[in-house]
Amino acid sequence: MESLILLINEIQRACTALGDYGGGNNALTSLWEALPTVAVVGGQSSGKSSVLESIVGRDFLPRGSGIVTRRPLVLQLHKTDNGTEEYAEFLHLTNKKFTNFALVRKEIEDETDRITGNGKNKQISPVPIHLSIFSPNVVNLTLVDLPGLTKVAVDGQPESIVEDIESMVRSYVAKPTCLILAISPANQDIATSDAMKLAKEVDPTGERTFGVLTKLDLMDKGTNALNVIEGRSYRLQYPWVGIVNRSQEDINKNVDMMVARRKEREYFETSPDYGHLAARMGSEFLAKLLSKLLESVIRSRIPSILSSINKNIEELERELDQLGRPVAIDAGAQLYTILGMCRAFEKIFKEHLDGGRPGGARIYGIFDYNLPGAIKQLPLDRHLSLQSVKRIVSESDGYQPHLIAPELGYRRLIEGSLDHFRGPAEASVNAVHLILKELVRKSIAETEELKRFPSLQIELVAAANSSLEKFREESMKSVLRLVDMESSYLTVDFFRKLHAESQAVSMSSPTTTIDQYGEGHFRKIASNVAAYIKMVAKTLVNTIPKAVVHCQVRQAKLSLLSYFYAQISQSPGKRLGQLLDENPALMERRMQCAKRLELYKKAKDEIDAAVCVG
Ligand SMILES: Nc1nc2c(ncn2[C@@H]2O[C@H](COP(=O)(O)OP(=O)(O)OP(=O)(O)O)[C@@H](O)[C@H]2O)c(=O)[nH]1
Repeated sequence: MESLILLINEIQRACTALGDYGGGNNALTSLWEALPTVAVVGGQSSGKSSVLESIVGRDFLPRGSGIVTRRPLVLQLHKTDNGTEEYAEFLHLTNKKFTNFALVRKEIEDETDRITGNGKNKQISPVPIHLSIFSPNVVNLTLVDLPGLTKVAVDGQPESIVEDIESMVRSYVAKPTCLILAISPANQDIATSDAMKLAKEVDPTGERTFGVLTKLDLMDKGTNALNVIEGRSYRLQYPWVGIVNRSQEDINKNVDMMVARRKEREYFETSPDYGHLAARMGSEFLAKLLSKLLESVIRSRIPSILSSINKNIEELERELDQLGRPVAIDAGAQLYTILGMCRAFEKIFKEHLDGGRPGGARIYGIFDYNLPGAIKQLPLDRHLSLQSVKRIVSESDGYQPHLIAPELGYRRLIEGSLDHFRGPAEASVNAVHLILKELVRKSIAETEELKRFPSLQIELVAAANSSLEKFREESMKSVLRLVDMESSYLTVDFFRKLHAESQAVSMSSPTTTIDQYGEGHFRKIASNVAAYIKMVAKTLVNTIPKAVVHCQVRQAKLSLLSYFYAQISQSPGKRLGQLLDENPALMERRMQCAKRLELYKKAKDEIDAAVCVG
């Protein structure tokens, strides 16, 4: 049975080492919360420290005015064989044995100040100090000493300290696994006891509250506390325990704790008021009672502790799976990890283009709708207006008007018209570039594996965008070249056919004479050029998309990350590590989950083993 208290002690220590000390201090579920404890609660000067020291049989707690206890003190008592030396150990100072208890007091004070500050503005902190005492004079028991409940802040402490203390104490006593050791002084009206007030709130049926009445010796002559001790004033499931601690005078005179224990025993044995209750009064009885009860509470709680542990193990394993396993340290494995993620990203990117995911259709929209629409809206009518045609043709003729057909005029009119096609060609390239960039961004966001690595995400976006930029330049050159090619060499057949047709017309109606320099002549030129441009437009509407797809879309599918791959395979390990530099919050979370998981697994094994033995 005893091993159960020691086991819970072990788990408690492990919890604190991992930052799990309840009170919602951590987003992770708390094992600490599930562990049964005994919390010592009382108003200031109620005699809390004295009771604890009496239970331990040693002088070791800090004394002074104001709020002395400012961090919870988890006091784990381990009974050792008679004749062995007493010593104390702190969790924060492992491997240091304290045999001088005055130094224990000093260390509690120093360790308290380490976290709460030692200036005027002393704060409180929920981070517990763990102290283990090994002694033949103790029973196996774990108690948590908490700051004394107070009504007013003193010594320049912030006003909020009153509430802070209460909420810290409440966070301990509110949990159903906590036994409440409620200390009240007998020389005050029990109705005004801070400890009982809080205990009543969190444990209204009194099933886990131990009423302890101190300072029985300080009651006015002729009065006694039998009404309380016999449960008439305040009914609890467990009988009240009366205590007589050392008085201030005894403390000043350094009265030995063992002597004080003996004097307390004598007090009850010889007391006319409490003599009949002597067997269940005093600090030694209290310690034994608590030890027995704590053991039985722990035993009854084991199934629920185990089920809470199992539930938490499952939750933590699930979360760790989601967070992903830690990154490898050696460069080869890191490179492998990076390449794996790149491939996952490229796969998603291709799916966007090829139709597995949305996005690719928008590119077809550019070719099918935007490009023909833009070409249709080109201001060719203006360029080929009668006035403009006349002007361009006569400018091309120079001082010698053309004789049969304005060859140069035609060329200039065609070149000028084709020049307008550069705009829609460029716009198609740019629009597809933007869609590709957007798809890169989307694909990065959709690559689950990359979520953990913000630096790698940034690098991949930059590498992909710089490739896309190069593809855009190539594509731009190609589409403009297509337009230029149409200007460089005109389709001879088109004009020969036109000429042949007009000859046929004039032969069939010889009366029709075309006025060589009249308006009809220029209208004819305009309509010939317009017809030619219409034919070329039909070609370009088909060839521009071919160039764009060839230079941008196809290249993006083939070699979006080629340059990145070449670079990364030559990168030193340090750079790979930087790329796999995870989000720090995520790393921290994973570390916490992993540690917590380890704690739970160990606790489970130990409890299983203890239950088997028990
Ligand atoms: N005569 C007598 N004095 C007691 C008894 N219990 C405590 N005292 C005295 O009451 C004073 C306060 O006792 P502490 O044990 O320091 O009380 P505390 O609740 O720990 O006080 P804080 O830590 O200041 O909140 C000390 O001077 C003790 O000597 C008792 O049963 N009888």
